[in-house]
Amino acid sequence: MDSREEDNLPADHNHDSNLYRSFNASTSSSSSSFNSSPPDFLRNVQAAFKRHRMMPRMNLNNFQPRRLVAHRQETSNSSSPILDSKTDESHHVSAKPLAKNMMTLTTYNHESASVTPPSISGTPTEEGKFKSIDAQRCQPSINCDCKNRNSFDLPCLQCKQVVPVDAPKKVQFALENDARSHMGSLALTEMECDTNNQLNAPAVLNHDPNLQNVHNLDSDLTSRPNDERNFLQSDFGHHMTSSSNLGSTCCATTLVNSVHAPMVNSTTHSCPENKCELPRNQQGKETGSSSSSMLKDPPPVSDKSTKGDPLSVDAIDLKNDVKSASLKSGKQEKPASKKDSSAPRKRNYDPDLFFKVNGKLYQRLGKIGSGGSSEVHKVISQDCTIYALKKIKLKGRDYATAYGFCQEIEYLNKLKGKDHIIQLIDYEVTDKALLKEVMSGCMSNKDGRVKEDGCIYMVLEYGEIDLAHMLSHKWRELDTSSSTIDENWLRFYWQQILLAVKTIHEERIVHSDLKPANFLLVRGSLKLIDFGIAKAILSDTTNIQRDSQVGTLSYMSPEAFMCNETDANGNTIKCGRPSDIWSLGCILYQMVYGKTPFADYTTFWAKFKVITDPNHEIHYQPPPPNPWLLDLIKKCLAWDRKQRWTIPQLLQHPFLVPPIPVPVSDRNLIQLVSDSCREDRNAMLMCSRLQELVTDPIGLGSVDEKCKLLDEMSRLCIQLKELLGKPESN
Ligand SMILES: Nc1ncnc2c1ncn2[C@@H]1O[C@H](COP(=O)(O)OP(=O)(O)OP(=O)(O)O)[C@@H](O)[C@H]1O
Repeated sequence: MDSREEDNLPADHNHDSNLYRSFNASTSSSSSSFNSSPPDFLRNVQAAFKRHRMMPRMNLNNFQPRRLVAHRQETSNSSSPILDSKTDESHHVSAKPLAKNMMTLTTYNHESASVTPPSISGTPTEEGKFKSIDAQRCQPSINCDCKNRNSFDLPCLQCKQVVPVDAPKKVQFALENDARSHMGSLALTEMECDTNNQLNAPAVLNHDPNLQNVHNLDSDLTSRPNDERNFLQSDFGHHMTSSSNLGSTCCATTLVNSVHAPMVNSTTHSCPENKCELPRNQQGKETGSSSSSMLKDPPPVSDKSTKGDPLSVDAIDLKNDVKSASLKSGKQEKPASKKDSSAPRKRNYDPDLFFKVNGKLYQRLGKIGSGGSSEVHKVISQDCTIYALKKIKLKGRDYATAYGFCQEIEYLNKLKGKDHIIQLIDYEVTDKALLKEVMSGCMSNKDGRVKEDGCIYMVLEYGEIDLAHMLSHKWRELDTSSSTIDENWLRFYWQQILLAVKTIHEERIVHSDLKPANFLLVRGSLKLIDFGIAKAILSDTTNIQRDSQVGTLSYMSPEAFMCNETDANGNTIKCGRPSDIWSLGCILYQMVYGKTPFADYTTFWAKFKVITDPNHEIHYQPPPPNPWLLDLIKKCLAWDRKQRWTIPQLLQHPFLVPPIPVPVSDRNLIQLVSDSCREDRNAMLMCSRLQELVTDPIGLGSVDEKCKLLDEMSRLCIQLKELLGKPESN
């Protein structure tokens, strides 16, 4: 914007530093004579007043938002740590845009508000407009400069700031040739080090669904890298504050704006004459490969009307994008010539800042993690919802492999609407030829290679924390307090885990990679992720077909290790639902003991040896105080897969559904005697006979018969008395 307008800013001494930041920033992108140092700035302000530049008359009824251009970094709390994109990988993604981008602000001067909770104190209309933002993030102020603050996801327990976490690491390895032959078809496996050994950071958990928004916010704010905080603080903090101060007119214009970001600008859209010449809807034009029809049950595409919905994807205003960009470079905006319009379409967004999936833009907030083949980013959509965006790069892969990756989409589509499964919001396969192959349902071109920039994008529900981190936190707590595991905590999450796996097993899907890191906490519930190696059970079998062994070593079942080999009876060893149950047993063991059952066997071969040995005895030391818990783990970790319990059985196990104890007063003498001699089979038989005689005496016609029964009862009573008295006499 023209920097002269800046002169109109009210000279509020309380905001000197903010003013300075704004001016300083604005001068960097304009030809203003303002100098960058505070004394110079003050001199300039004084000079401006001397030149009798009047403050513009503010017509609040017809308030036109003005833009200040400020370095995004500078708009955040000045005490925030300076971003170092070189040293921190997770900052890297957004650091670049930060360095080169400016953001537009449509308020006088509210930098200070960017570090305080945005106040939504406006009219009901405003509140309505900001409902989604409000629900997502009523942000608390970040004032702490905890030295621990880093790029990672978990807040420091003391100050709730972010502290570094070593995410669960995976070691992916391929066996050497000789090892391969040794192992049959064992191909690529992944070993996950025990997370309890690796995780240092505590997590603040809030399982109260009522507080979930606050929790989201907490985790969102504290877990995001600095650049992301800057983005949100500057964008949302400012905008929401400004909107609450300036009224609904401004409210609509003060959303996620950055110079390189396509802007959501309702000023354009509210143009009564509808003179806006630039395209409203860019959806699908960029890649042109909407995959909505790719698989059954395509993801819903938002059908928001442009009118009156400044947040809608349709409301992207490229004009502002271009305009801001030209302002940044100090050049005058030129009208697009005919020649320009015939030029090949260029990307209308900054790929360093945004992902585009089916025409919808998602701004990167930071990298969450990466798997063997993918990277997952935390993103924010244009309706201000936080999602996880999984990007699988298909570059150089053959079609058969790429097809396999597409299957994850297929499973997630199948599991849409299921409570305990992470929800797929949208997806896109950019390689049209691959898409065509997938759509046709058969791989005619198995050897075909995916296009250079071929990618799969999946927009997923965002999970705040995974079970691995939760466990690590729990165990850290236990270690310091010397208390034992809380059984109710265990029951709650164990039941959720079972419900998630029940869902997929009912859909005839075997996950094959169940581990704590694949259960994410979403609004207080655990949800299952990562169907990368999941397999559907074909209709006429109970097992899945696999060419190679897959899974995460510490959680792999014996049959997963020996898949396709033959057992002692000459039968081919296959994997099915029981294989997942074994993995669940390992998870439960880890929940109880803080480590996986085979954690002490550190090398691959040691693990392989013990897990595939039917005579190997798993240690349960010390046995849990509740014998039902021990029984439950054993029911999952039975070496023979036929002995393992199924999910419906596990859901009814006495650990989860404890038998309701009958009050002593309601029980008769015989029952009490029977309770106290459970171990003695004879005693139990005598008790049940006695019970029979008392409750259902048969053939009591004559006195003789009555005497006979009484005799029998007395004999049984004497014998029982002797049995009961035995231990005492010993
Ligand atoms: N919906 C989500 N919300 C938050 N984080 C997620 C989400 N999906 C995945 N992640 C995180 O991203 C990382 C990698 O995800 P995912 O496991 O899906 O990828 P992958 O390539 O299949 O990984 P791997 O091969 O290691 O299992 C993990 O740290 C996971 O916790």
